[in-house]
Amino acid sequence: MKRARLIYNPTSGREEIKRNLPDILDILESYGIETSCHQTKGNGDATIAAKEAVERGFDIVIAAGGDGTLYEVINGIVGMEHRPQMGIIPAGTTNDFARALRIPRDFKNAAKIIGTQHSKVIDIGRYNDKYFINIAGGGRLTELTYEVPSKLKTVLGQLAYYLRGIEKLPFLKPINITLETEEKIFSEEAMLFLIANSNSVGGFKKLAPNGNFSDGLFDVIILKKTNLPDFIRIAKLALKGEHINEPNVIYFQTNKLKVYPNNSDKVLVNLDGELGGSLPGQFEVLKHHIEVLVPPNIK
Ligand SMILES: Nc1ncnc2c1ncn2[C@@H]1O[C@H](COP(=O)(O)OP(=O)(O)OP(=O)(O)O)[C@@H](O)[C@H]1O
Repeated sequence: MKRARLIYNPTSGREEIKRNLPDILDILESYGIETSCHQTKGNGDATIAAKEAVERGFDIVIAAGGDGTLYEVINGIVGMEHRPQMGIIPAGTTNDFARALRIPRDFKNAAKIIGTQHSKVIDIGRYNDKYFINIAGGGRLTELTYEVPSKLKTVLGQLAYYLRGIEKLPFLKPINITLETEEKIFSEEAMLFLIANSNSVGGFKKLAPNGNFSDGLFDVIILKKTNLPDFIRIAKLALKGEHINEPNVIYFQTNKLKVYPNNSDKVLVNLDGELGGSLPGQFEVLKHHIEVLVPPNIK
């Protein structure tokens, strides 16, 4: 039998994970996976729990929650010498990463996928001393994710982010930054920059059209300073993946880059929807770093 540690956030999404736990544990057991659980108590707890699970020699660590929980679990596993397999049960509001890996939202089907033991080795992004799995970014719009109260998120789901975004759009100021790789330098007044490890971000399924978790590369997108009508037009194009040829959009791939502000303004860095520090800093891909349990049709 394999041993798994299931770390779940009782407050994720619509707060449905807890009452589904007995079914999830039954399914895992039927595949020969003996599972114990840890309920997270608050911010950062999933990182501590994941680290403990690694030290206690579990074969699989399962993150049950949203992207925030996944982010915390990843930060507990990455950097450890022996890294267990990782399972995901999507229970959050957006679940970008789970969606990109086609892990179903249905808890029971997600548990079956863990049981099936088909895995994919994926890249992890590092920003200074922190790690992310899906996306990093900066710019005033990305800072809104810290402001949506959890109550509003529970009731309205993803719509809560959009509502807050639309409300703030007319007041968004650009940031003045430099992004530097070994080959190129971009110094721009930008609305935002995004550094993606996958292609599906915040409901934008084709935001990084060439995004791939295992290619050892980030997809970098910079949206230059724009006026409000252009901003809305480009956001609409981005929903269809048609934004990268826009003159106001810079798009390239790299495995390493430095990003720093050109003035004294503080620019916060968002890692998988969580606050991950501020600029300046260095982003780097850790190629093929974690083995994630995914549906059999994912290569
Ligand atoms: N017991 C708890 N009470 C309150 N907050 C918690 C608790 N356990 C974890 N958290 C915090 O809840 C935050 C959000 O969790 P998570 O991302 O799983 O759900 P979500 O916000 O609904 O989903 P998504 O990130 O996909 O939109 C995390 O930052 C985590 O630290």
